[in-house]
Amino acid sequence: MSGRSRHARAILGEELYGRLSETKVLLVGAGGIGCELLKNIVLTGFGHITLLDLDTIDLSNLNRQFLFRKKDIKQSKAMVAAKTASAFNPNVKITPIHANIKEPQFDVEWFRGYDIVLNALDNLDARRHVNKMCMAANVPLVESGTAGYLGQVQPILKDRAECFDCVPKPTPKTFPVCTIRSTPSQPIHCIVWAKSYLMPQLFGEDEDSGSELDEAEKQGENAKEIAALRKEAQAFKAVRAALRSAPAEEASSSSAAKLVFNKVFHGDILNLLSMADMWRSRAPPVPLDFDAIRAGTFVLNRPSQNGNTASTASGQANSSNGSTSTEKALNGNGASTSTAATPAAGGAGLKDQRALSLQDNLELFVSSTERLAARLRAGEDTISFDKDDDDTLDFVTAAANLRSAAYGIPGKSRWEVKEMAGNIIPAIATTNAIIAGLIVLQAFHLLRRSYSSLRNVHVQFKPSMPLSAIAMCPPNPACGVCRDTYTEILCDPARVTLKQVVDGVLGRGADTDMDSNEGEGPEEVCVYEDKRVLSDPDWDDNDNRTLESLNVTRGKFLSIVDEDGEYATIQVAIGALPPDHPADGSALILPSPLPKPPRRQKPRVATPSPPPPPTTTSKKRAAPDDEIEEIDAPSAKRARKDEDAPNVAASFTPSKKRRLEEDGLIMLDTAEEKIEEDPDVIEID
Ligand SMILES: Nc1ncnc2c1ncn2[C@@H]1O[C@H](COP(=O)(O)OP(=O)(O)OP(=O)(O)O)[C@@H](O)[C@H]1O
Ligand SMILES: [Zn+2]
Repeated sequence: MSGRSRHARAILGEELYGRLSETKVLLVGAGGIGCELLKNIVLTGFGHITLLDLDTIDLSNLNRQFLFRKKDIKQSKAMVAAKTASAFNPNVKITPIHANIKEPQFDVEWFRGYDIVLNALDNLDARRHVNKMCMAANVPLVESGTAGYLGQVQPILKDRAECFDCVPKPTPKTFPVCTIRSTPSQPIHCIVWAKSYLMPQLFGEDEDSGSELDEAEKQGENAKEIAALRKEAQAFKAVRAALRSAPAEEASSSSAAKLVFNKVFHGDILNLLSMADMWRSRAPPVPLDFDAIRAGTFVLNRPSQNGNTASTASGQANSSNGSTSTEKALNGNGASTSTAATPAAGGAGLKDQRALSLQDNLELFVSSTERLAARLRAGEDTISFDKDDDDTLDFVTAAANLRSAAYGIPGKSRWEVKEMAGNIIPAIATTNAIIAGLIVLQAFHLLRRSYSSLRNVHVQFKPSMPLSAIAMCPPNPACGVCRDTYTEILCDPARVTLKQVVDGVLGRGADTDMDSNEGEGPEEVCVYEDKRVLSDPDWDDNDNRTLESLNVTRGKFLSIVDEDGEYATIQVAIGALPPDHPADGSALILPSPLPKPPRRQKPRVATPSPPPPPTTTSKKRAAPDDEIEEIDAPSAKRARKDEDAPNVAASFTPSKKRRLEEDGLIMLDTAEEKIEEDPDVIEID
């Protein structure tokens, strides 16, 4: 017996160990958990591993994604991880794929080619997608996530246990537009403003809001407000142009940055101040003065809401005249953030953790704006925030802190801004390693079909019980994903119409000699693609359009929903015709047998459940743009109700477990604050 496999054989038994070399496993994600997991499955003896990740290696990955080295930065994670881990076991075949799991070629048939899928992802959208594909392909899945010291593993098997979507997920935290645009009161409001409003306005795509405003005016909307918005849009046009034009020889290097500064920290604030009503019950902001801050003579005179002037020294940060929140606020991140015109003395600690004075922030604003402008001039079309892109992080840090100063809000260090803007809870390598081990254990239960051994496992912050294992709950009868009936058609979307597919799948076509569903199943149906309505009993405009013209293509699903709610929804996966299909052959191959959706069960009745263990989830990185891709909706009439189970949240008690939170919009002041505020929400790696 080879020394390499002796332990694995002894622990797993000959039968399971023997099967591992033939088992086809798909590992999605080669990040923090993915690297640990790949190492585990390679060393355990899995023989055929497909490793898929869309990303390239970043410097910030190296502290925990140990399959990567500095020389690998900017290379594909999947490729490098596969190469490194292949060397751990000569008997393994790792197929790396550098792609997004949502791409059309990864359709249901492709998923069906795997015996098990292991998720090591970091966003809800991709997790949901893989969950649905595994439901459609009936492939077991192990889902996972970590958040600092917390983590969890959830084995998922259709019809036997809850799927990822059986438990409703909390809606991401968002902020009212006015809070961000006009009345911030916390550092995070200013960070969101800098990252999600100012950066796109200056460095994002040029959205011509002119025609939109013309239209709004025609529709008779508030003329005064439209005039103000038009003025603001014009002013942004001017600063955008300045950032993109070559700097004049004699102009100072800061001229474009100064233009931006004067617009957003002076002109816009004066505009806001002119709306006196807004400041009756809150302290108004103070316009900032570029030259005075630079010269060290700026005095932040911040009137309180009752009209008194509370003057804050321009000199030392710690002068405690006890007047307003301003000074305290500006010092609020510990001790030494300063309103001082001179650079902050509070330089203890690492460079990034240093508190920044008003003058520091101004200089950082100028230099980062110039660096970003130079990138635009060098050919970059648009630049958006990326926590690992120093220029954008500097810009967001400086712009957020300048805005905070104007509003009397505490400033934040570059380090803190990175954490807050990037939605980061620090990843702990050890948690990832524990979770990766637990994933393999649950995968063994699934492969052995010892379903009674499956457990939802949580790594929790409880010294007396660091691990908790919870028996699997049955699927939620109201789940809009796993309770649907899945089927698949093979077709040429350019040649087959919506009606042909729907009639065919429902067994209504006269030309089908398949077993007919006539007499049973839904009578009147609505048809959706995701949340787009494509037809309903009173609206058949799209019936004779091709699937392609409706953007319903390979890898997507058509949902056929019973108008009366009596039968389960049919999910029709769209697959490609076989390669050897004759060119003049039928454009549609229907499933055989045709799907027979069962009558719906009553939703689970809410019963009191024990309090959930303190688990936490959320996100660390914004979802890639393609994940929020807007499809050019073909005359969508109305949005699909939430997974056609509108009362899921109300009718069903979430079991004790993970709540994975939506990516992107969760904005926390600090990791501690979040956990205190909502012990039920965690950050997921
Ligand atoms: N739709 C997707 N398709 C393929 N891979 C994905 C998809 N969404 C996320 N991933 C990958 O999942 C992995 C998650 O790993 P991890 O949570 O460690 O994130 P990271 O991006 O490596 O680290 P950090 O977020 O801390 O910078 C990442 O490598 C990411 O590229
Ligand atoms: Zn479900």
